[in-house]
Amino acid sequence: MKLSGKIALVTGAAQGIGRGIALRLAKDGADIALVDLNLEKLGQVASEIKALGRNTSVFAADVGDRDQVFAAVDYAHNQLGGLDIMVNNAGICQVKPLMDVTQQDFEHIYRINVQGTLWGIQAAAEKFQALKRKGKIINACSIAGHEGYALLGVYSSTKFAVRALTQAAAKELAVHGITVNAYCPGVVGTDMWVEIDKRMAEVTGAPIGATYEKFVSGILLGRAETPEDVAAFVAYLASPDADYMTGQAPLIDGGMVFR
Ligand SMILES: NC(=O)C1=CN([C@@H]2O[C@H](COP(=O)(O)OP(=O)(O)OC[C@H]3O[C@@H](n4cnc5c(N)ncnc54)[C@H](O)[C@@H]3O)[C@@H](O)[C@H]2O)C=CC1
Ligand SMILES: CC(=O)C(C)=O
Repeated sequence: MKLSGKIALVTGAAQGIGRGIALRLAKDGADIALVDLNLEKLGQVASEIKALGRNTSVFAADVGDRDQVFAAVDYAHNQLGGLDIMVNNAGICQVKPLMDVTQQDFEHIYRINVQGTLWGIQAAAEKFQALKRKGKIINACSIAGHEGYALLGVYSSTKFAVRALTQAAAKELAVHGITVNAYCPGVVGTDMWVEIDKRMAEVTGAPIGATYEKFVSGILLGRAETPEDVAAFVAYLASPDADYMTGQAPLIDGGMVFR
């Protein structure tokens, strides 16, 4: 198995894409530290990972809080015996016309999506250096990190920021043998998209389901993405096959955005 002997931490692992990534990395042989705000759901994912025969730990943390992210990384190290892979997956979305965005809206989403990614990069890089390991950092970006979407403008800007952090961190950390990449999914059928569709309906007056259908109709491969589709690509980024790749944020979107 490609990740045998490796230890991975996944944030936002209680559901959706994060859960899919945690299970896939465990299937590929890694032990998994699970981090999320939702401790109850993390416990369920931990049971699924144990059933795969892998070690796991759970830690409740808010990724927007720097101290909590550093504590989560220390906990993973203490419980599982090291750290090799950090997946900064936790994130939130926001559907609002730009003209209506408040300072509170802006600060809330930047705190989680941008600061949360930066604290994850810092905490993981510090741990990798302390352990003298050539670790891999993998960040959640989006098609919205390559194209600004109407009514998702501030969310899109956070994902452009994640792409910039990914490139800059790759340049600063290469000297330590640490790689930093991101994954850019398209429309993944998780709770996040249920909420996006509902909010789009409220804002535009479109029927429930119409926004989701419109986005999915623009996918060349003709279907929405699954967490497993995303996880397969993250498993590649986490594996030795991606040792010569850094600073990249490839689209894994079924053919939606072309750059
Ligand atoms: N669903 C989609 O279509 C796409 C999602 N993404 C990105 O993928 C990532 C995961 O998205 P989904 O699984 O769809 O979302 P989701 O909403 O289904 O799950 C997000 C998870 O993150 C956790 N979380 C939220 N805020 C947190 C915080 N402050 N600290 C710790 N955990 C927190 C939640 O409790 C939840 O378990 C996000 O970064 C999102 O922006 C990117 C492109 C498309
Ligand atoms: C949630 C997300 O990133 C999009 C654009 O679907």
